[in-house]
Amino acid sequence: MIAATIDGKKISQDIRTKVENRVVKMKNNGVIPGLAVVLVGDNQASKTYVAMKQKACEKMGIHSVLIELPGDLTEQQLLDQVIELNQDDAIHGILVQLPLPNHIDEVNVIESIDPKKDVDGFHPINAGRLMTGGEAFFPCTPYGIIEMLKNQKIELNGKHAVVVGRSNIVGKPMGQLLLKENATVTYCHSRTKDLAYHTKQADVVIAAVGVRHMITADHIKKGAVVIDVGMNRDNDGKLCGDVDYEGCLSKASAITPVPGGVGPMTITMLLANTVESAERSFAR
Ligand SMILES: Nc1nc(=O)c2c([nH]1)NC[C@@H]1CN(c3ccc(C(=O)N[C@@H](CCC(=O)O)C(=O)O)cc3)C=[N+]21
Repeated sequence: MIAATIDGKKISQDIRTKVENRVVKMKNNGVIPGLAVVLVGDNQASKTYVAMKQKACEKMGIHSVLIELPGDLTEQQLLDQVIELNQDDAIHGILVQLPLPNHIDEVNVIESIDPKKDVDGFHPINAGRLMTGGEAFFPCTPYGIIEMLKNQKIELNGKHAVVVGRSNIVGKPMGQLLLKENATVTYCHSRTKDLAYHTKQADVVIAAVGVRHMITADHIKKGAVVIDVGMNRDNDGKLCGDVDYEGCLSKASAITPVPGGVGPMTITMLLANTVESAERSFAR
């Protein structure tokens, strides 16, 4: 069997078309959805990602504002900037690009964002409501993966999903979203003993570790669905995931590539969350 490659770009495009229709509706109601991206310092990778987000916003008529701040600003200066955006009625979504410089406490910054504008879904109110229910934003990467699996009609109900990685941004919320879809969820991480023993039981493997080729064909069972969240660079600077894509291709039933898999979905869900936020503010 040769695995189906899940085309994240194509699925993103389908979803973006629907989101764009909602932008048009909003505009007819006199509201332009607005996203503010705060970029601190001059990390080149961050700059590239932020540029991609801005371009995606512009393409679908979302108002996007880039706030570039020097890497040596104080935490209080950053908090003041966020508070200003919290109060700005033209801004429905606030994204503070991570990572932040070491002298700034990320938790403090995330907690300063109005949960209603936290389109990253990183604020503890949103993280909590992912578990308990209530009006929330879900983190874009895991949310995008769920939408991708639904688009491909990949059943999660009663399936065993193994999440490799436990970050607040991907691994942890991924498990919660899979649980909401009635999957049986196992978390693995850097201290897990015999990773392959666990991943081989999985109907769906989500690799979110940040280590190139961590997941090989020997880690998966025949017919597994393999989702690669990795964004690593090989020795030639080429983008590659956490999964040995070529090796897994003849064993998996479906697999996401890097690039062109999960990455585009992340940006799509950021757009969707921003429009959702604008719709909610209009309804209030
Ligand atoms: N507050 C915050 N929110 C984020 O969502 C956030 C962040 N900080 N910090 C950095 C990470 C990284 N991230 C990516 C999103 C899309 C692609 C993406 O679209 N990648 C393309 C390829 C891009 C390329 O060619 O370099 C793909 O996989 O096809 C990558 C990375 C969002 N992040």
